[in-house]
Amino acid sequence: MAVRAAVAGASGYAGGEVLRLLLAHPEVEIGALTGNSNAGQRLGALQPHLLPLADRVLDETTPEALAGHDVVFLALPHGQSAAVAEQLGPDVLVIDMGADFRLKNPADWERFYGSAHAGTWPYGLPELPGARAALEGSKRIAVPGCYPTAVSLALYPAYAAGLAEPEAVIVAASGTSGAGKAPKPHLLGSEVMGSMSPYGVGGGHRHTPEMIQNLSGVAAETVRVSFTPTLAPMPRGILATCSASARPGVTAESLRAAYEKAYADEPFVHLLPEGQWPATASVYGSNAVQVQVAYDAEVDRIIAISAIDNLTKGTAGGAVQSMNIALGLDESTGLTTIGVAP
Ligand SMILES: NC(=O)C1=CN([C@@H]2O[C@H](COP(=O)(O)OP(=O)(O)OC[C@H]3O[C@@H](n4cnc5c(N)ncnc54)[C@H](OP(=O)(O)O)[C@@H]3O)[C@@H](O)[C@H]2O)C=CC1
Ligand SMILES: CC(=O)N[C@@H](CCC(=O)OP(=O)(O)O)C(=O)O
Repeated sequence: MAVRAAVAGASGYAGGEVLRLLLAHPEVEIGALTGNSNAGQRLGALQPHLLPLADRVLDETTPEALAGHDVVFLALPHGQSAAVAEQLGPDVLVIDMGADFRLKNPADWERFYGSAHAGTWPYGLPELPGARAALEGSKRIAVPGCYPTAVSLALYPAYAAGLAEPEAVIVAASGTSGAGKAPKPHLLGSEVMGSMSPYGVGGGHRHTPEMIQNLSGVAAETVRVSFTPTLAPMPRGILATCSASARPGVTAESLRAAYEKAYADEPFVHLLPEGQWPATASVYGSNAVQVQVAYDAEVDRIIAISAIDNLTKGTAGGAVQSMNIALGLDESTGLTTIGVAP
């Protein structure tokens, strides 16, 4: 029997991307689609690339509209998911693509999001040690932020193998869809085109505690993180350039071996051949992650770089991958590692 899935926030970027993937998922039947200011609109007017759903009309995001589904995806702004989720029964698989249930430490949530912490759900980054076991059979999943996905997959093997000192420096470039669909002055075409610019500099970005949580979770101690995001003139993609001092005795060979071991059996993470570097264009529209690592002997540092599509592996693809695990389906069902080029 088909898995019946509803999407709340179907008019937004994350909601649109999860619908694109669910349309190609052989086990899923798409149920209710809800919006907020766009309730009552045809989906075809908002997401014209989702042709098979063009004539579906968005409902208001209410418990009644979302009732009667096996899975409900919440693609809502931060802070909006908890109130909706608590009205959905314990037997429904609720997958939150927002931040509400990602962090374990309430103080981190309060500091970076400025409201009361709603709780912590199993974390939808299956590649992290122990994550798959927590997702199997779960009825609640917190999908990671897009930057933490890219950064954690670039750096976790180095920390899990005890090769990196506990202070990581990260500079990551994101496409503009990471900021959502709602109009914002700094995202005007004339501001973004032909320019790259940093934001959230100096430890202010809300994804920093999520990165610390993930890296410290595999390391022998708390990892400190300096994170600088930048906005790149492209619609999709994240390129995360991460570095940390190498522990004494680390060599290029031992580093490579740690990454080969971590990613040998991962269906979506591709450790590139030596000398080849990740590129956002290679993972456009796919759930693949490209990773490369190098040892810079001049400064005794580990340099790890990853590329993802922020909307696919960084949000909706990670959500579908985690749904598959929770439901006992093959993890790769409905997902592709095939990109679009040029
Ligand atoms: N974009 C990305 O790369 C990523 C996004 N995410 C997360 O996904 C979630 C959605 O982001 P994104 O799609 O980019 O944002 P968008 O702004 O593109 O979409 C937001 C969606 O939420 C709906 N909405 C807005 N306000 C409310 C409300 N008060 N109650 C219910 N629904 C509301 C909007 O409906 P309407 O249009 O009808 O008003 C729209 O469908 C966020 O939590 C974000 O953090 C996670 C990882 C990456
Ligand atoms: C380019 C851009 O603005 N990106 C967003 C991150 C998007 C994302 O994945 O994060 P959440 O799921 O936590 O919203 C930002 O920096 O706020």
